[in-house]
Amino acid sequence: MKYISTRGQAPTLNFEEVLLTGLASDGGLYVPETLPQFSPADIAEMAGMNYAQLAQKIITPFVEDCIPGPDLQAILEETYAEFRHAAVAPMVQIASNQWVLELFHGPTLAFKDFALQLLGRLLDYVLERKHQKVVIMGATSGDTGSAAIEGCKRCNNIDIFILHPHGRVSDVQRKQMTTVVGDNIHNLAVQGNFDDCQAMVKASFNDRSFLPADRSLVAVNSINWARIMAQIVYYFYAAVALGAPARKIAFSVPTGNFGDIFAGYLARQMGLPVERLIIATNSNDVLHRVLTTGTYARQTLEHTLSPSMDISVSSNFERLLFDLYGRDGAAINDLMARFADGDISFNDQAMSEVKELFSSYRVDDAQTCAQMAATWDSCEYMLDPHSAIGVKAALNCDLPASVPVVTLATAHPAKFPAAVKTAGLDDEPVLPHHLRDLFDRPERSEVLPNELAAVQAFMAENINA
Ligand SMILES: Cc1ncc(COP(=O)(O)O)c(C=O)c1O
Ligand SMILES: N[C@@H](CCOP(=O)(O)O)C(=O)O
Repeated sequence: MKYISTRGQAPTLNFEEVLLTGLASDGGLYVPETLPQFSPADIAEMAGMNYAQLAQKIITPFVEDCIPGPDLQAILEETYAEFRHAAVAPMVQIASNQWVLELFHGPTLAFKDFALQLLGRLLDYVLERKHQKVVIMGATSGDTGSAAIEGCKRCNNIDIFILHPHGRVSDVQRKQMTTVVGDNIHNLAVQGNFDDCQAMVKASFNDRSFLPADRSLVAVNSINWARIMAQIVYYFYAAVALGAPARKIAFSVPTGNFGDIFAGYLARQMGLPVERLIIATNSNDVLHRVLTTGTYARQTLEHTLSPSMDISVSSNFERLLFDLYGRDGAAINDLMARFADGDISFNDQAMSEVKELFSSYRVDDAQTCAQMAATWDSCEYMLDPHSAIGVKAALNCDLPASVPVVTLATAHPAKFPAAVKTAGLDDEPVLPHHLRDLFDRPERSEVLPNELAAVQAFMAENINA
């Protein structure tokens, strides 16, 4: 499998090379040159597979020229054995035709574990063989950070630097990052917002001169293709459990950086019968406004009860645009250059294609709390605020009665106890056993100004020899 950049000018890479990078050298994002296709018969065969087996089936075509089948199998089995539920991604029915896909049974209680437990092991595998050391840089609004640290902490060949917006993540999210000890693990609390952190990561890919000459820079955010690849699997897993390929399924996805829902789009392009993908946003609703106005306009970030989705520059939307503009790298280059200077509008053809598959809905904090309370009252099911946004959007979407709607439950409610309290639920969420002493563990992090030079200087000083 070859990977090409959305901006058309960077070199074509293989899987191993794409794993060991982030942004392409032309500023674009890597995507597969072609997508593997699964026929209805192939999908029917997936019915009896456990999660790791299904992951092998879906992921093999993307990696097979770099990772031999038996090695991939061992990595996948080990990855998904880390999850605290035998089904790995169990589903719960919360209303007639409404399902919740629980993606929070991994070590850090968010959907990020599905990709980052795998990415950490893939990096370890590749770097050991190449005798290479790398620097990882990531931006987090709360969940990617802890999942990346947890996924990569066993790798000897990395230094990892995670930037989070100071004071803007929940206490549990912060503790999950800052209590993991290791002299190669660095948490930087940046006095800015998530967009600032993400912009610093992207700028560092564009100018890597602050790094020692023998280190390359690797991304753990969803700009890294391997993140998206791993997330495609659970769309197949859920759809097959609910009757695919005989039945079409809709998915509602709490959205920020557009990585998770883009994985759903790819699943559809690979043959999964997806009726609709619902973009569920909080009040940081850039993507909802794209669908309703055809214009992609930055907004001032609001601090919400769903902090992980407090994002206004949605990285992976570029990957969708690449398809919508006929995979024309020059057109994307031009669009993105204009976006750097201000708002951009999309052509009618692109917008009508988007609307054929995607719906969108914006859910503010009051509606989020109301949905958490309503779901609790109707079936004593506790949603975290991000998942509640997905459920609210799912309930709002007008779909044929024959189509089951699956909301991706992207985080465990115990990561957001303050939101659960604000929503007025009778019970308090309880952290799973392995995190019960989280608040007794010592923390280590560095508060830094919202300045690229300060962040890069800190990194340069702290990379292990
Ligand atoms: C709990 C949670 N839900 C939803 C999202 C949005 O996912 P994406 O950025 O892939 O759209 C995030 C973070 O990205 C998250 O941490
Ligand atoms: N919500 C994320 C933000 C980063 O998104 P990513 O999927 O690109 O890593 C977080 O919780 O950190």
